Amino acid sequence: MLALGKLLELTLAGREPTEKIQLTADGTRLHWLAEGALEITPTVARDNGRDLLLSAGIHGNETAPIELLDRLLQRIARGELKPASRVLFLLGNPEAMRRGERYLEQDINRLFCGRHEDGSGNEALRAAELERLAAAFFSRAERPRLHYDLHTAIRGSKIEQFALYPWSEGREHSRDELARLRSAGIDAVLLQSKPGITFSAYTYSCLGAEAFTLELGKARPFGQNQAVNLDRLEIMLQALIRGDEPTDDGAPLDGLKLFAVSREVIKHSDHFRLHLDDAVDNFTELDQGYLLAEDIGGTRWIVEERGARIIFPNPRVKNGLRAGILVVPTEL
Ligand SMILES: O=C(O)CCC(=O)N[C@@H](CCC(=O)O)C(=O)O
Ligand SMILES: [Zn+2]
Repeated sequence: MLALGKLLELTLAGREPTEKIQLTADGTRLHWLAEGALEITPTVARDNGRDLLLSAGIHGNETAPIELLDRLLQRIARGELKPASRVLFLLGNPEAMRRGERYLEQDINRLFCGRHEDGSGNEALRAAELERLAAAFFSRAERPRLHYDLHTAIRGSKIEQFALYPWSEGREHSRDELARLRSAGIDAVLLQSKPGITFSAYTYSCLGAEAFTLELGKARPFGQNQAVNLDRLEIMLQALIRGDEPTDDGAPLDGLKLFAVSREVIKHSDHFRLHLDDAVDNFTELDQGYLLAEDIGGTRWIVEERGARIIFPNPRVKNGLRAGILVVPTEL
C-alpha cells in the first residue's frame, strides 16, 4: 500500500510524510496537504465531476468514523477502490485524537464561520486551517459539492444514526440528499432553521456544498467500536467515491424521521442547572411544562413544544454555548 494511505497512522504519530504526492498503479493521485489532510484526485478519464469532503475527528474521542475513513483511504491506496470523485479526507483535531479527548481548550466545532477569529490557541488556528482547506478544495466551479462531517455522540440515543442538516437563507433542504442518507442507514434528520457555527454549517452556507453532520452511535476509544454498525454508510460512501451509485432520483424517504430544531438551550453562566440525568438518551421525549434547565437571573427553560425531544443535553459546555437542542417532529 502507498505510504500516504496511512494518513491515520501518520497523524497519530504526529509525522509528516517525506513524499507528499503518490500515485496508485491506476493513476489516482494522493496528495498530503497538511496534518490530517489528504486530497485524492482521480484520473481525468475517470473523473465524474463530483467533489466529496469527508471529515472525522473534529472531536478527537469520536473514533468509529475516523476508523471508517481510514478503511476507505487504505482501500484507495491499495488500488482496490478506484475513485471517480475528487475526495478530501480531513482528520479534524489531531492533537485531541492523540490524547483521546473531545477537545483540548476549545471545541473546534464551535469555531467555524469566522468564530476562530475571536479565539486564540491551536484549536482556533486549526479551525481556520480547516476552513482554508475546505474552501480550496471546493473552489472549482460547476462541480457538485458534498460534505459529510462524521461524529459519534456522548450519550446513548433512541435513534442511533442521525444527521443534522444546516440552514442558510434562501436555500431549500434537498429531498434527494435526504434519500441518499436514508439509503446509508440514517434513521432521522434534524433540519436546522438558523445559521450555525459548525464545520458542516460552514461548508453549507459559505461554500455552497450540500453538507451534513452525521451522528453514528456512541463515542468509544479506538478499537472498541464493534457495536457501531456503519456497513450501510460505508457501502454508500464507496459507491459515491467510485461514482457508481444507483441512479435513484425521487427515491422514497422510506420512513426517514424528520425533526425541526425548535430551540437551542444556551448555557449562560456557571449557575446553569440541567434537570436531566446523565443516563437520559438523545431523542427522549419531554412532557409539555417540564422544567428542563435553570440559569442565572431566574432564567427557566420550560418545555412548551408538543412532542419535544432532547438532543445533546450537556451541562458541562462552556458558558455561551449550546447545552442541548429541543426538536419537534416535522415533514418536508
Ligand atoms: O453528544 C453530544 O453531546 C455531541 C455530539 C457531537 O459532537 N455533535 C456535534 C453536532 C454538530 C451539529 O450541530 O451539526 C457537535 O455538537 O458538534
Ligand atoms: Zn462530535
